[in-house]
Amino acid sequence: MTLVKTCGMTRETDIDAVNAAKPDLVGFVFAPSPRQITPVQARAFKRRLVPGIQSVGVFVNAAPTEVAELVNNGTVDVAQLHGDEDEDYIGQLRRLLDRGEIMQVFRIPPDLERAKEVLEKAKQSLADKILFDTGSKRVYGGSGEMFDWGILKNFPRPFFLAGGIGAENASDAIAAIAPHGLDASSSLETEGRKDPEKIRAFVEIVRTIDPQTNKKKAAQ
Ligand SMILES: O=C(O)c1ccccc1NCC(=O)[C@H](O)[C@H](O)COP(=O)(O)O
Repeated sequence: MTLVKTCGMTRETDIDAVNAAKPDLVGFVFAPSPRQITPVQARAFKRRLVPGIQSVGVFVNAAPTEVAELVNNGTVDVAQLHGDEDEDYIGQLRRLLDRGEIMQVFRIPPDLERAKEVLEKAKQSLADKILFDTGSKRVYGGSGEMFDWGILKNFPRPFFLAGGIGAENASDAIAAIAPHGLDASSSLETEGRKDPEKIRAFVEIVRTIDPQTNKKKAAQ
């Protein structure tokens, strides 16, 4: 089964929408962004989440102590490192954590040779989970821009895929490269705010994919 992550919750009503749609993970952005929230907001959102949905904190080059505090106090279950964090950083963070997991993000540049170098690093990552996103010139993440997923075909470890993913292309992505999980943010918004109907449609479409064939389940 492909896991579903919806990212960039900023309001209590967004939490109500994910509680209804039931993705596997939801993301809280702590990095500078129009979607940035405070630790106090995130704590309240985490309390409002129904059991079974994991919370993911999105960080860009934050101090490891800051990340560890939010994991260790239960605000987030997974620390998503979306900046330039390297293996030393991951080692430091790991030593500070009493619980939780680390997800390292690899941003895929348009240049094929450089993209292959990034994939080599991703294979060696010491993180528990890895995520591939578009290497945008504008922002670290949440760009809504796609990259050419073909490069990930037969990648030798499970990965999450992000970058312009939504209800319209989720089935194609699963059929093409069978990611362990899909992650979406921009496509789930209307006028910069999360849209409950778009969240529902995205989660539903991923759930209709047959895990055996990676194709849409036949109608009953
Ligand atoms: O969402 C942001 O504004 C953001 C800012 C800085 C780092 C990461 C950020 N978002 C992470 C995500 O939402 C997802 O992991 C991913 O980038 C999805 O983006 P999208 O292409 O918008 O679906």
